[in-house]
Amino acid sequence: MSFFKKLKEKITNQTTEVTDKFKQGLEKTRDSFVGRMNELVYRYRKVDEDFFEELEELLISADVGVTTVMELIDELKDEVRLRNIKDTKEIQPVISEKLAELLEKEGDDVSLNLQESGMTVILVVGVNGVGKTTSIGKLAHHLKQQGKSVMMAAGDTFRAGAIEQLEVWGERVGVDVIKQQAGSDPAAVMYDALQAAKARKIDVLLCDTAGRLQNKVNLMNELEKVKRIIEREVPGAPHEVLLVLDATTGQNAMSQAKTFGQSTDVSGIVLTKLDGTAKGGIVLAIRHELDIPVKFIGLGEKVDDLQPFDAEQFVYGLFKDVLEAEQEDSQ
Ligand SMILES: Nc1nc2c(ncn2[C@@H]2O[C@H](COP(=O)(O)OP(=O)(O)OP(=O)(O)O)[C@@H](O)[C@H]2O)c(=O)[nH]1
Repeated sequence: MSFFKKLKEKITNQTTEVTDKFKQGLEKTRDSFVGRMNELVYRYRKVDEDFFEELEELLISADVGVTTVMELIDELKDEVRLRNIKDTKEIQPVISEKLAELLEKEGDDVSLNLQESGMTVILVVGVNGVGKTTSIGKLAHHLKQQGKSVMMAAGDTFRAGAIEQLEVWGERVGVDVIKQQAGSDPAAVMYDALQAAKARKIDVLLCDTAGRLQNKVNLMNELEKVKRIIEREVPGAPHEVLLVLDATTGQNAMSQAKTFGQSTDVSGIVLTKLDGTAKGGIVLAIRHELDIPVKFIGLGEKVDDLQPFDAEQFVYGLFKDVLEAEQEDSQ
């Protein structure tokens, strides 16, 4: 049974607050992208080359990514031939189903690599302004809610105010922050934090890092140095290297992922500000074009607006109107 059919069966009893979070957080993308797709379907009536051309433009404008769009359009054309679809209304659920299948990468493990025994060290990287500090604070809150003891390391000693900003989050979520003064060597901060976390038998140490230095080479070298200290002090760590990307920066986020991915073997992506963009299609591009799973998405500025990525919740948040209409038709 297709992912889409399974999803339709599941949404009937999904009324959790998480579902509402995804629905509210994805409102801009739903209204724009899905709304424009519905308009296209009703304006064209017949499925022809012009329809596919406009659908292609619409998907690209939603930041789905050219490579992904080309593959998707080809698959849709095959499906139209296979099912002998003539009317655009018939193709609408097929489009949603294809997008859903893109999101649900078989075997994709989006859970955090938390250690059963001993400390888990999570390094958080990303350029400034993407929501890194905020995401670390939210992640600390999320882990505490799971009963984990958490500590944060103020590894961004470069940007003025970064240390204080992390301390504000530490107070907000009730988590200690290990820091030194601005301008200190981040490797020294990490060393202190690792010793303190080990001494207090902390479950998870979240390490903030600089989002900008004088240039990219220095930044990547500093991240490598920080990683070496972590690996030396906690064998097998860091257990996660989370790259924070800002969904509102669209394809720019893809190039950041490629840059960081080349030099810091990123294990997962935190995609922030999805509530602030109508171009939520970037999730499809990231999942389809990069080999890095999206592990969390930011759906707002509040402390519980960081949600573990869930393809079903995401699709439901995007296509709930189409799904519910389908649900009614089939009753
Ligand atoms: N709407 C919305 N705003 C967010 C989200 N995540 C972060 N922000 C906001 O984005 C702005 C930047 O967040 P920061 O955490 O300061 O960004 P940063 O990456 O830490 O920046 P540096 O500290 O300079 O590295 C803040 O105003 C956050 O409240 C989100 O998911 N949705």
